[in-house]
Amino acid sequence: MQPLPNMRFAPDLLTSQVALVTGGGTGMGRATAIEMARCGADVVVLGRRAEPIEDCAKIIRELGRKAVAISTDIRLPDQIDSAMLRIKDEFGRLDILVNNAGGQFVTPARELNNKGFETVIRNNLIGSWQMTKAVADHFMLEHGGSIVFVTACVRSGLSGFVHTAAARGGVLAMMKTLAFEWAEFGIRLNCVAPGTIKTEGMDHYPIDPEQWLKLNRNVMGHMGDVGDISAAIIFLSSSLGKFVTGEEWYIDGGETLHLAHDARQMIDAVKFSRREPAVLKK
Ligand SMILES: CCCCCCCCCCC/C=C/C(=O)SCCNC(=O)CCNC(=O)[C@H](O)C(C)(C)COP(=O)(O)OP(=O)(O)OC[C@H]1O[C@@H](n2cnc3c(N)ncnc32)[C@H](O)[C@@H]1OP(=O)(O)O
Ligand SMILES: NC(=O)C1=CN([C@@H]2O[C@H](COP(=O)(O)OP(=O)(O)OC[C@H]3O[C@@H](n4cnc5c(N)ncnc54)[C@H](OP(=O)(O)O)[C@@H]3O)[C@@H](O)[C@H]2O)C=CC1
Repeated sequence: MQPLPNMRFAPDLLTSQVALVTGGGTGMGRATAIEMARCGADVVVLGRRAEPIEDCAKIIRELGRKAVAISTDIRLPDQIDSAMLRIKDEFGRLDILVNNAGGQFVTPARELNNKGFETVIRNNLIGSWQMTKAVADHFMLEHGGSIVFVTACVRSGLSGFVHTAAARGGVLAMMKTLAFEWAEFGIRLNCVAPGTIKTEGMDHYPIDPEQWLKLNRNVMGHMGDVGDISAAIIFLSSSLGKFVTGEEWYIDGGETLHLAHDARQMIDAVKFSRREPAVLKK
């Protein structure tokens, strides 16, 4: 489990709000669920495995907030419907949805079969759509709310992850479309795209830190932590972000600054050529 960051927001920022965090038992979802509770929200923690979501809900209850853990697969509409009914019973409303659940596997596109592609689209695009539509139908079209999608930095593709690049690009287009259509219902929608963040989910990827430093051109030279992402999600979900909708935020330590070009060698070359005459005079 990642250590939780220090409290950064006012303790009443989310008072009287009910939040649902998918994939809330681990990693960024867990950090967001707990931080939201520290800001006064009651929280629904959703995921497939019972143990991590129950653990997270227990921590939230110890903070004095109400929390329920609901074991649900976001790919299965019947399970989502049952989750909505349970939330209606327990809380009567839902103000915030964080579509954080997701995952994929690394593979070259040439070795990926159709079933593998579809698996990742279902988990990351269709699952997020199903959650979003259910929450809108059951709650937010009536009283408004905020929806944040946790995606990935795919604006220039993501080699080794063609399936998730397609899924997350689809989520972005879906989010922007809904931000337009649902503004009149008081629903704001935004995306947060993490760079490489230290979570237990990253254990699925065999990355040794030296190799990561070499291949990932994040200009800060280290991975992000779960608090970097939960802070952005909470800003967008709360009244602090009340004028922000249809946006995508890259929280990536500058990883994608290099997409234009990497000028570091050019700068070094300029410095070198300026120094050169002095060196030659010697
Ligand atoms: C070295 C430095 C480089 C830096 C790069 C760093 C990494 C960049 C990170 C990119 C950004 C994203 C990061 C994260 O998301 S981190 C954490 C998120 N958590 C995960 O990703 C979880 C890991 N993945 C999974 O749990 C599962 O893979 C998944 C949920 C995606 C699918 O599970 P599911 O149970 O639904 O599916 P199945 O296992 O039944 O498989 C169905 C079919 O899918 C294909 N498949 C599945 N796994 C693989 C695999 N490992 N390789 C190839 N194909 C796979 C396959 O077709 C399966 O069908 P069959 O079983 O019949 O073959
Ligand atoms: N860590 C990183 O560097 C990056 C992560 N991301 C994305 O951020 C999000 C959070 O990742 P992170 O915290 O790192 O990883 P985790 O693996 O810790 O979190 C993913 C969570 O999603 C849940 N989940 C997965 N599939 C489903 C499903 N079908 N239904 C319900 N819950 C599901 C998992 O729980 P369970 O298995 O119990 O269902 C798990 O709690 C993911 O979407 C990830 O792909 C994007 C870019 C970079």
